[in-house]
Amino acid sequence: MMSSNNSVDLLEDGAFAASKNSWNRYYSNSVVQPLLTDLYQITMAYAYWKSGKIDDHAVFDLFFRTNPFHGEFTIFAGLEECLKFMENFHYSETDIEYLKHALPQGIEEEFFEYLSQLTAKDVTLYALKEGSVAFPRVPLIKVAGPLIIVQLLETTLLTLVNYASLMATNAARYRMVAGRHINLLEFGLRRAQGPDGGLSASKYAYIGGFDGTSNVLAGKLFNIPVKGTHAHAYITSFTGTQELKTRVLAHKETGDKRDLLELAIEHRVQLSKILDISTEESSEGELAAMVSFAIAFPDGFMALVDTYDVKSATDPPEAEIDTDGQNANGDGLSNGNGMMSPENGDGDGEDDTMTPPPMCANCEANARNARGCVIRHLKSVGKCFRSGLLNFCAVVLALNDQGFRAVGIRIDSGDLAYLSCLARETFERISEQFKLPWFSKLTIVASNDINEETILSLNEQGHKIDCFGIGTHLVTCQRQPALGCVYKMVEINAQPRIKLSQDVVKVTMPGNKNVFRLYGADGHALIDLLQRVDESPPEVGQKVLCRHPFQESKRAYVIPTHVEPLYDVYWADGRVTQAMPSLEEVRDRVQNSLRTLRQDHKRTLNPTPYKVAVSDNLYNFIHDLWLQNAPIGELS
Ligand SMILES: Nc1ncnc2c1ncn2[C@@H]1O[C@H](COP(=O)(O)OP(=O)(O)OP(=O)(O)O)[C@@H](O)[C@H]1O
Ligand SMILES: O=P(O)(O)OC[C@H]1O[C@H](OP(=O)(O)OP(=O)(O)O)[C@H](O)[C@@H]1O
Ligand SMILES: O=C(O)c1cccnc1
Ligand SMILES: [Mg+2]
Repeated sequence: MMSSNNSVDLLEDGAFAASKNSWNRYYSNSVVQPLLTDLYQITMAYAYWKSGKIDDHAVFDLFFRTNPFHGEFTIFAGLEECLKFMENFHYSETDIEYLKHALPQGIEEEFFEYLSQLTAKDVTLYALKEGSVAFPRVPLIKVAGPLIIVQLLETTLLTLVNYASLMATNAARYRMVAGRHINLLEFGLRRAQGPDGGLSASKYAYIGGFDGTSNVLAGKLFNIPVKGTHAHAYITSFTGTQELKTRVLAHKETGDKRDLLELAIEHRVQLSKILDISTEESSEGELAAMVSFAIAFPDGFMALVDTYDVKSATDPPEAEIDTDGQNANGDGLSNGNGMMSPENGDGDGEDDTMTPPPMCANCEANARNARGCVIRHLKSVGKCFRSGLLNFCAVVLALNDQGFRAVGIRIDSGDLAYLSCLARETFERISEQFKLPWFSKLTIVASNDINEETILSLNEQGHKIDCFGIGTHLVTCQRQPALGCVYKMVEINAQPRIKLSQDVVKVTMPGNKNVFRLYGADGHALIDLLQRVDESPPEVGQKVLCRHPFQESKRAYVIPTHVEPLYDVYWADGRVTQAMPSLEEVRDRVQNSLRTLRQDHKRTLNPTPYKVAVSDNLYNFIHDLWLQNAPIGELS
C-alpha cells in the first residue's frame, strides 16, 4: 500500500509527519461565506429590517426528524465548520455590490450599510459535541440572537451539518459492519458530488471511522493518512518485459545490485511448479509492470492482481475450450472473475442448476480439503488471474532476495470472498515452502462497488480481506442521499413558537430547551430528555417522568445512574468559547459515543428505536400551545 510518506510499511504509517500541526487549524473553505445561502434569507432580512425587527431576539433549533439508512442513530458532525463560518461571517464590499444588483430594485441604501456591518457577535450557539451520537428531534445546534442574523445563518449551517453528519454516520456504519480490525480506506473522490463533496467525504469518512483516504488534498488539509495502490492502467501500460528500462535493484542492506526481473523470472519458474501453473499462460506485460512498480517502491510494493481477470471471464484456458466456447469438461467452470464461487453459487438466490457453480472436476474431488480445493482452482481458473498472483508472488520473492518485504495485493473484480481466500491460501503455501512467515500475512485489499450489504455478505461467506477500499457508495451515501436536518424558529422575543403540521413528526418542539442524556443501570444511554431551560436538570438516583412528546399514554419513570447535559456553548460574544478538538479526538468520540448505545439500537436489521422524551413540564407546555394555535373549526 502506498502512502504519502513513501517509507517502509506503508500500511502502518500514512500520516504526513510534517503536517502534525494540522493545516486544518488554518483552513477554512472559501466557498463557505455569507452568500452561500438561499436568496430568501436575504430578502427576509430586508423585510425584517424594514418592518423594524432589528432588535427582535430569536431562538432556532437545528435538528433532523428521522435517522438515515434505516438506522436508529446519527453521528453529529460539521460543528467546527459551522464555527469557522460564524467567525468569518461578514459581507464583503463585493458581496454588497453584488446584492445591490441581485436583490429587487428599491431596497434602501441603509439596509446595505446595515448588512455591511453585520457579524455574528451577538449570537450564542449551543451544540452537542461533534462526533456524538444523536437522535431525531433533539436539536443538534441551538442558535439564539438577533432575529435577522440568526435567520441569515440558516442555509449555511444546514449545508454544513447535513452532509457532514450523513457522511460520518455512513462511515460509522461501514466501520461497524467491517469490525474493528479491518482497514477501511475511502476511495471516493472521483465519484463524489463535486470537489467540495469529495473533500468533505474524505474528512467525515475519517471522523466516522475510516483509516485513510486516497484524496491527497484531504490529507494535506486535515492531516488524514493518505494511502493508495495503483490503477489497472499501470499494468496495461506494459506489454512485455522488453519495455523495462530499469531492472536493477540494490539490496536494502548490502547495496548489492541484482536484476529484479531475472530474479522474478527464476522464482516464477519455481512457483509455477509449486502452484501448478504454466508460466506460458502468464502475462509478460503484467510481470514487467509489477517489476517496475517494485523497483519504484521496493518497501511499499502493492499490486493489482486482477487486471487480466476481466479478459479471462470470457476466455477460459484455450486447452479446455471446445468449439461451442464451452468448457470442454462441461462443468460450468468459473474463472474467478464472476460472482460465482465454489461455496456460494452466484449469490442471486435463484436456482443455479442452469449455471452450475464454478466447481472444477478437481474441486469436486477434493471438496473436503480446503487447501487442495483452492490450489486446484488456482490451476483451473482463467489464465490471467493465475498470472496476477503468480507474477505478484514471483516479484515478492525477488524483492525478498534484495532485502525488501512487499505489502500486498488489491483485488478489484470478481468474487471477493472466494478470490481473497484463494490468494490467502496461496500466500500461506508459499510462506511454508520458502520459510517466510510474513508471506502468509501479506495484505489483501478488496475494492469494487462495495457497500454495507456487500461487507455483511462477505462476512457471512468468510473472506480473507484485510482492507476495503470504498468509493462510490460511501461518498454518495447510496442508501440515503440526504439527511433531512431543518432549522426551525422555536422562540421569538421570549415567546414560544410552534409550527403545526398534519404530520405529527413535523410539529416543532417550541421554546428554548435543554437536553440531557440519561443512563441506565447497565451503563448504556437510555433516553434523551428535552426540558424547558428554566427547569432544574434531572439528578442521578432521582425518579424523572419521561414522556413521549405526542402520545399521551407513552410515558415512563427513569432513575438515571448518570446524567449528561448534552449542550455546551460553542460561540458567544463574537468568539469560539471552547478549545476545539482535533479530528482524531472527534474520530475517537464517535467510537466512544457509539459504545454508550445498546447493541440493539445499532444492529443493521430492524434496530430498536432509541427513546427521545420530553419532561412533563415541556409536554404540557407543548400541548397547551398546540391547542392555542389550533383554532376550533365550525361544522355546518
Ligand atoms: N463474494 C461476494 N459476495 C457478495 N458480493 C460480492 C462478492 N464479491 C464481489 N461482490 C460484489 O459484487 C459486485 C460485482 O460486480 P460486477 O457484477 O460488476 O462484477 P465485476 O467483477 O466488477 O465484473 P467486471 O470486472 O466484469 O465489471 C460488486 O459490487 C462487488 O462488490
Ligand atoms: O468501486 P468504488 O467503491 O467506487 O471504489 C473506487 C473504484 O475506483 C477505481 O475504479 P475505476 O475508477 O478505475 O473504475 P472501475 O469502476 O472500472 O473499476 C477502483 O479500482 C475502484 O474500483
Ligand atoms: O489507491 C487506490 O487503489 C485507489 C484510489 C482511488 C480509487 N480507487 C483505487
Ligand atoms: Mg471498480
